[in-house]
Amino acid sequence: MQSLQEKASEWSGVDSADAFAIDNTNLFQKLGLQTFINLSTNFYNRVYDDEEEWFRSIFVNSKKEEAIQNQYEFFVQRMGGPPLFSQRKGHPALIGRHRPFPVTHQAAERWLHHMEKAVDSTSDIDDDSKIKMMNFFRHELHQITSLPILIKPISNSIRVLVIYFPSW
Ligand code: HEM
Repeated sequence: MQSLQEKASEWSGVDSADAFAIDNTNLFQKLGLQTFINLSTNFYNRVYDDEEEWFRSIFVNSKKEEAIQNQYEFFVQRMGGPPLFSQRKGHPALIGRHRPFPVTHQAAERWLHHMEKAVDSTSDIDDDSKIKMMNFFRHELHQITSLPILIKPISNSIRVLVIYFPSW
């Protein structure tokens, strides 16, 4: 049986070697804290101003400043910097933390679209770092979004069993 990581590689089109190329260079040391803050600020400015109401509404219960901090602290820690996110919030456990949200493939495309624009508009992110980051995001995204797809058929089958065999 395929691991979640292998599935993410298959669906995202990013193989694990490219997705984890972020581990071959210390992007935190290369780019610095302020670049990560700027990246997440650019990203969430776009998200909160998105003309697509369905996407904007996914973030309606989160304060923009907190969302920015949550995100850049995770990126910093994942890309070679101090474990800012875990010190404040514990294990990233991104799949579990995204469970309340509709992380559909459509949402994933929109997320990626804003992130690509945010990376492009953040000065100091060179082309090589951009490629590494985008591969990581794309792969991570499919890991987050693939779980409901794996679970849904199982939960649907259980529902069918319960409907047809209520006393079971
Ligand atoms: C379908 C795509 C995605 C959607 C719709 C989505 C949505 C959300 C929402 C609504 C939040 C809560 C905002 C907050 O209060 O911090 C969140 C948090 C977060 N997301 Fe995503 N996300 C997506 C993909 C990703 C990806 C690809 C990553 C990492 C590469 C990521 C990393 C995070 C992190 C680190 C947090 C903060 C979690 C916390 O502090 O509890 N997200 N996301």
